[in-house]
Amino acid sequence: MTISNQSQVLLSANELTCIREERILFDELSFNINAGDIVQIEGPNGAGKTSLLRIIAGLSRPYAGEVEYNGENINRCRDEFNLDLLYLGHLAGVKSELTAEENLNFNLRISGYDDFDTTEILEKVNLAGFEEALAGHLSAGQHRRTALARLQHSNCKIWILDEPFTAIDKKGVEELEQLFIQHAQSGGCVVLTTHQDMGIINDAILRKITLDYRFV
Ligand SMILES: Nc1ncnc2c1ncn2[C@@H]1O[C@H](COP(=O)(O)OP(=O)(O)OP(=O)(O)O)[C@@H](O)[C@H]1O
Repeated sequence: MTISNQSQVLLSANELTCIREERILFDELSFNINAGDIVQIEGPNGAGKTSLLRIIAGLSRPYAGEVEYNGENINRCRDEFNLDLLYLGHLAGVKSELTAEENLNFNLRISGYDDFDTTEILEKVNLAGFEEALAGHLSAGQHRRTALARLQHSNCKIWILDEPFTAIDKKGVEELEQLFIQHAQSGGCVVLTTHQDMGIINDAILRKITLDYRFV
């Protein structure tokens, strides 16, 4: 099965180079992300996966090269790009001193949504009964689910997710994989890193971009 629609390029990485300290993490790296793509950035610890995700999300600048959204440099269409981007990093914007519900409410509102049902969304991510629990008192997996709940109510086409499966149980991983497939099938794209094997998103569906650094 392939769900990639090659006709619509959403994101283009053009000859990206990233240097950290004395190391070239990647050099003149180019690829397109199309509507319908699920792309895994893979490589060993320290290879530059997070660095690449942050660059294509416009959160840090490459040493050289550029990222385009719908054919335009992301720095020249930042407002439009940010409206279409959902980025979840390692820390994932969950505040320990807020409850699960308050976190979700806050994160959806700052993303511009005002019509949603937090109880229903939290139930979907298996947090029913934990709405009023402080995020700082949740388990690692429940904390991560609080962050990932945002994916249940998103109009953004581009999902960039750094290690979304961390601390998530097997059933939760499968549910997330289904959600990613649904998102891709409806014209979005998912770019993610994970050190974990996926069960449902198999090689026929997944595109991989492999990073392997070398010293300058
Ligand atoms: N802002 C920074 N300044 C200096 N070095 C950095 C910076 N960000 C990342 N690095 C270095 O760049 C390298 C790549 O880091 P990155 O987090 O991108 O790797 P990764 O492939 O995501 O690793 P992991 O699998 O462990 O999460 C690391 O050696 C890291 O120390």
